[in-house]
Amino acid sequence: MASTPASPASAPPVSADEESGADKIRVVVRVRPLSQAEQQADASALCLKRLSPQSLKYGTDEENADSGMTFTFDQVFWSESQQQVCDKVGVSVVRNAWKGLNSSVFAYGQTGSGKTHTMTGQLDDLQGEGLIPRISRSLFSTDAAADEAITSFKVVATYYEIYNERVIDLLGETDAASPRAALRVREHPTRGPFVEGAVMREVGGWADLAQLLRRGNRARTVASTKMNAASSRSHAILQLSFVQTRIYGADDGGGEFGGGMRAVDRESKITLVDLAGSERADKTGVTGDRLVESGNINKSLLALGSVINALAESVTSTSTSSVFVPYRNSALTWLLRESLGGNARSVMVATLSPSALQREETGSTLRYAERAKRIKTHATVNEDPNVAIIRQLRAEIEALKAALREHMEKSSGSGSSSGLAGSRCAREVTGML
Ligand SMILES: Nc1ncnc2c1ncn2[C@@H]1O[C@H](COP(=O)(O)OP(=O)(O)OP(=O)(O)O)[C@@H](O)[C@H]1O
Repeated sequence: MASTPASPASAPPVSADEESGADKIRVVVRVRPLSQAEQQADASALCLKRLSPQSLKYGTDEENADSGMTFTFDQVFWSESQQQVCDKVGVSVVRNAWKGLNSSVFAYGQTGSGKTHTMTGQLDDLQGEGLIPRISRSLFSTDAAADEAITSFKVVATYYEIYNERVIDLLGETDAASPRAALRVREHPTRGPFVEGAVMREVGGWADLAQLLRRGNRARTVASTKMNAASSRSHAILQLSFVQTRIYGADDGGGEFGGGMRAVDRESKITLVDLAGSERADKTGVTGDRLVESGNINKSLLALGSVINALAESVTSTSTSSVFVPYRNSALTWLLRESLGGNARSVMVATLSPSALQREETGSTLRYAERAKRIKTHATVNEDPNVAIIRQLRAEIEALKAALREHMEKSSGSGSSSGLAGSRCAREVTGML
């Protein structure tokens, strides 16, 4: 069932033709407060210092955070609230969705650095809500009525995890007796990689989606390690397919479609990713199954790193032969192909601990994020191409009409007979248009 636009939040943008084009991945970093364990170990020893809202210093010296390297990003969050992070990261995702552009946000960082806090946060506490709840609420409460071309929209959710390189549906029915079956990743000729057989649920509002997320999160593989009492052992990918039906044309038989109205779907995908954290087994103290998970987490993050390196290299490469991007080396990179280097506008949130105890891991996340800054994507409005052409022609007609009107006004102002003839002619032409 399609949702009718709900109470207003902000008006959706109307024109989207000019929105397609090349974009760099936006990279922001979020530094969490020291954990209790880090404070107990040594409250004063930090490896990071914020220099400005866009830059920070990573101290290579054990004692001195003022020495070391400066990193610059689109945004450095230090003590900002969930709301402030959403204002800078989530609002553009909703705006892009209305424009028919795909968007992705993915959180990357070592275990315990704040990825789940940033992406999901607390589902039962308004202030503590992370990006997923805030983006979803905003999507449903945008004042679509402000754009009279939009008649309805619907949201369809899929939610799955990649655990030990297997893709598991988090919305599928679970049966305690049998393990959850792994799904296959397939390639759609126009839409790109997708998870075959994943449950797709249409949601009518945030309450519906929250219920699905709670269920999915209960099914997600989480375990306690020395580094994080509730450590995500899998990569979780929530995908919201947002379809707006727009009406073009006029009901008086005129309009840009040469008679009658036409309903057109504009679809955008919002991909929200909470990656599992990179970790060192000696620090997390994991053994047995957890150690196998740890190996797989690190392997897929390594594959992600290789993709990021290749994409960054392809931007700066002067060679005529194109750089090979190893998307297919892991399920994670294959599924994130569009978000990483394809049809999407993407934001990477690199989460960091400021503690000197995590110096090495924090440095490695910063280097990862630094490379990601170079990646380019190409977002295009996902709409029937004929509609785009018609809209372009319509804009040209509007420009011609305006030029004729201006000419008519000038001619009638001058009072000349040729001007009157000209304005009569212009009126006729305008009528024809
Ligand atoms: N910005 C923050 N402000 C306050 N607390 C935070 C912040 N970021 C993280 N935390 C707290 O730190 C702990 C670890 O965070 P979280 O579980 O989000 O880490 P993670 O990166 O998802 O870890 P893992 O990879 O092991 O799943 C949690 O108790 C969380 O509430």
